[in-house]
Amino acid sequence: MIRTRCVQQLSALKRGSSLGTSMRSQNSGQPTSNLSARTPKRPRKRRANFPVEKLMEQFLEQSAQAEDNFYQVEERRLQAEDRRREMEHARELQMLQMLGQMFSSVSSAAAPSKASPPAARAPVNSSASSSPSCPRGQSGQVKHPSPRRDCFTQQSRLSTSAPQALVFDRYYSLGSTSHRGMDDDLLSLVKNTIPPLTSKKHKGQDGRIGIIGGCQDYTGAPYFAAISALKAGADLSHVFCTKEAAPVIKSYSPELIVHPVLDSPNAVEEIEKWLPRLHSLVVGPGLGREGLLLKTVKEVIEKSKTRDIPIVIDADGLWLVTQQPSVIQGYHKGILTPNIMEFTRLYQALNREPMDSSDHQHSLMQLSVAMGNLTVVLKGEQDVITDGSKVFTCSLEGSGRRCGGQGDLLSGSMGVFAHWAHSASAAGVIRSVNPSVVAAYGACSLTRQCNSQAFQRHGRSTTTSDMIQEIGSAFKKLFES
Ligand SMILES: NC(=O)C1=CN([C@@H]2O[C@H](COP(=O)(O)OP(=O)(O)OC[C@H]3O[C@@H](n4cnc5c(N)ncnc54)[C@H](O)[C@@H]3O)[C@@H](O)[C@H]2O)[C@@H](O)CC1
Ligand SMILES: Nc1ncnc2c1ncn2[C@@H]1O[C@H](COP(=O)(O)OP(=O)(O)OP(=O)(O)O)[C@@H](O)[C@H]1O
Repeated sequence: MIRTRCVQQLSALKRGSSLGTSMRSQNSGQPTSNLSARTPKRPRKRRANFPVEKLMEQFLEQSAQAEDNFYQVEERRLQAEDRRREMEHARELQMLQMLGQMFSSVSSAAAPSKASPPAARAPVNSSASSSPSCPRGQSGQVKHPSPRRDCFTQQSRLSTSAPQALVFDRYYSLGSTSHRGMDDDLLSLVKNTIPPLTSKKHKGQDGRIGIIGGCQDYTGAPYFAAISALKAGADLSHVFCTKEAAPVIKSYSPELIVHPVLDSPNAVEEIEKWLPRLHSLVVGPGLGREGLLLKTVKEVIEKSKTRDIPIVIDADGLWLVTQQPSVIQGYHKGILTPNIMEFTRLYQALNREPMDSSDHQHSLMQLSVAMGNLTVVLKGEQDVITDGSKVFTCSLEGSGRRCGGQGDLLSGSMGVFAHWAHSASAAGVIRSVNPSVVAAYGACSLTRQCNSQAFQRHGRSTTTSDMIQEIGSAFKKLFES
């Protein structure tokens, strides 16, 4: 702005100097002696040394410098403001946990004759086996250094050392017989990770999600994933797609931020620029299998891992993993979401033997362990989730309707849940279960609930767009009632 103002001043000055010239020429009818008597002549030499243009140039340079300084100071101020707000948010979260604990202890003291709650914190697994192949942390995660030290991590250190910072035990009843025991436990954990809606937050704090996918053939899939992330509660949703796919995806929704960079010669740098601003990535919806795109995506995954960003890999992203498992192997914030076809390919690539199709849960555990205890979700009649040590199933009733794009709703919303779950875990809100598993369970429940609700309205003609329309009310029913 300053620069624009300077340019305006410069042209005004220039106009002024030419105006002076024209005035002089208008006055040229006056006797020359008269004119020179009123305006003392400057020595010619001095004028040649300091032409107006040179002075202006200096002036502009100084202004540009001042402008740069101003922006640097402003940026530092905004960063400090961001940090302050995030600290405030983390403090609020901790207060809420403490309040919750106080309420639960008051209510259990007030009603001793009621059916007793589970003796200890009920284990939320349906079956368990330890994984010898992988060093594990307290919450069952592979340990990785975290280069990012945000306020949540600081909060986590506080919480873990404070005696009162216990897991927030809440039990919710959905009033349905199909949700008991394990489902209730996991649902309550999912609820605990959902950030409260408060007026104190600024845009972006509840999630900035990046979707990597979208090419000439597939524009629907990245759109479904990105809009689902927004509707599940992310503040901002970015799509990184090819140049050709971008206008199409933009035209579906003005709410998405679309970057036509995936097939540009410097695609990795273009995407990398955005990584510091993203909370999680969903890789694969509508990506296609073109070699150059997959190479770019591989590099972006590598860069994201060094930033400790949760990464959900779906669809053609899984094709990449099948070719090069090491790209995500052992990354504790990675989640794979294969359908049965994708799962079979992955299993065979990793285990080099045919899969035992009579025992999917066992095969899934084997795959997860082979992938370094990565969280894997096998989608189907039941969604089966494992991190190689425990197996969970989500069998919330959906419907008999299968339409293309349901998996994109799942992966897009999982991107948001993954950000929330890992933030909550860092803040000490969830401890007993791997946050990736909690995120996976949240997204599976939401997808199935959307499918059920959309089917009640539209029956056989249900499409993914109809399911997306249901995200708001399904979310409320599952997690906010
Ligand atoms: N509107 C869109 O743009 C959509 C694009 N999609 C994208 O399409 C690309 C390819 O995905 P595909 O799933 O077709 O590729 P796959 O190679 O995984 O699937 C190939 C074949 O497997 C079949 N199949 C899928 N699920 C199965 C199951 N559970 N049991 C038996 N057979 C099964 C499919 O019908 C298909 O014929 C991905 O990038 C994906 O994201 C899909 O997400 C659907 C919607
Ligand atoms: N047989 C089923 N019964 C009930 N729900 C199912 C069934 N199959 C899939 N789903 C639901 O749909 C979700 C997506 O699974 P799906 O198999 O459609 O994925 P996908 O093939 O990858 O999808 P996409 O069409 O987006 O590529 C699952 O997580 C589950 O919630």
